[in-house]
Order: sequence, then C-alpha cells, then structure tokens
Amino acid sequence: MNVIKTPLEGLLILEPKVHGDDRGYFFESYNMRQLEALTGYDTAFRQDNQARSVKNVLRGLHYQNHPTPQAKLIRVLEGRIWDVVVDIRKSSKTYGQWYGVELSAENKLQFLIPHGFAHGYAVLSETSEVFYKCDNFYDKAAEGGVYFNDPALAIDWKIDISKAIISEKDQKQPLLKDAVNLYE
Ligand SMILES: Cc1cn([C@H]2C[C@H](O)[C@@H](COP(=O)(O)OP(=O)(O)O[C@H]3O[C@H](C)C(=O)[C@H](O)[C@H]3O)O2)c(=O)[nH]c1=O
Repeated sequence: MNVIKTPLEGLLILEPKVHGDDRGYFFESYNMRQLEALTGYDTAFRQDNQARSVKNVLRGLHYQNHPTPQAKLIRVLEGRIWDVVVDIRKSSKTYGQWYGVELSAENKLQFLIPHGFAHGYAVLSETSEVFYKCDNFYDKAAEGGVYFNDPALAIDWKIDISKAIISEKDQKQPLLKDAVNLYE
C-alpha cells in the first residue's frame, strides 16, 4: 500500500497494492496491521457504512464530535465521487481549509480522514456506491454539520451546484463560523 500525504495534517490518501491476473484482480481493502505500520494509525474501525447515490447528489458536510468523534476510511465500490473534507480543528494552522480528492471504483484510492474534519462528497458518475469505515458508532446527539456552499470555504465541488441533489437537512446546515461543537 502506498501512503500519500496531503497539505492537511493527518489526512492521508491510501493506494492499495492491486494483484491483477487473467481472472481480474484482488487487493486487501483494509488491513489494520499494515495501516498502523505505514501510517501509525492504530484505531480499530467499529462501524461500516454504505451509501448509493445518483449523479449530482451532494452529501455533507458532516462530522461527529466528542464524546463520539468519527474518523473515516472512505472508498468507492461503483462510480466516481469528489470527496471533500474541511479542517474544523480550531487549534489547527489549516483550520477552515478544504481538500478534495477523486475516489473511484477504478482508481481504488481510499481517503483516511482522522477526527477533526467535516466530510462530504459530490457524485460525478451516473450512480455511486460509497463504502466507509468509522472508528466510532453513529451518535445523532454528537452530529454536527457545515453548509456545503459556505462562501468562507469556497469549496469547488466539481459539479454544477444549481443541479445538486441535497437533503433538506444539508440545505440548512450552518456556516462554519456558526457551527457548533467543533474540535478544539
Ligand atoms: C450517518 C448515519 C445515518 N443513519 C441514518 C439517519 C437517516 O435516517 C439516514 C440517512 O442519514 P443521512 O441523511 O445523515 O445520510 P448522509 O447524508 O449520507 O450522511 C453521511 O454523509 C456524510 C458524507 C458523512 O460523512 C457521514 O458519514 C454521514 O453523515 O441514515 C444511520 O442509521 N447511521 C449512520 O451512521
């Protein structure tokens, strides 16, 4: 597995070793021992999530904070997404900065998102299946969100925002300056 650093501390892109042959391919999609050896990331993941979406769906920006912060390991089983995080660690020198990466069934890249980031994605293909591991259980009481189109963030979602399919909840998320329960 190849580990790619990003400009945001702790945020990593993982490129698995794919074993191809005349039948197709095989790769280890998650190996806790290898992940810890290569990244120092030693937390076990406890909950797996899967979401299917159609083109132009935009989910996020969401986070869970204390007492149940969520780190996520995101990958795409079908289609292509533009996956985005925002650094919401108030003490971080990159607080309020965003970073995006294209994840797809084809590139098999994975996004390792530690605690302290709001997460969202926009679907670039006709449909997408996104699979992600979380290191903590879903806790609605600890959930927070940031408005996807916050002018202070100026996120490029790589889709036509006027055509975006967004939940009622996400259309009403607060601007980052008004978001609650952020990370220290
Ligand atoms: C997150 C979650 C949701 N739910 C239920 C709650 C709702 O009845 C339904 C859909 O939830 P929601 O609209 O919050 O789903 P997304 O908009 O895809 O939320 C996710 O979107 C962004 C991209 C994320 O990073 C988070 O993992 C997650 O918040 O599933 C559960 O039962 N368990 C869960 O862990």
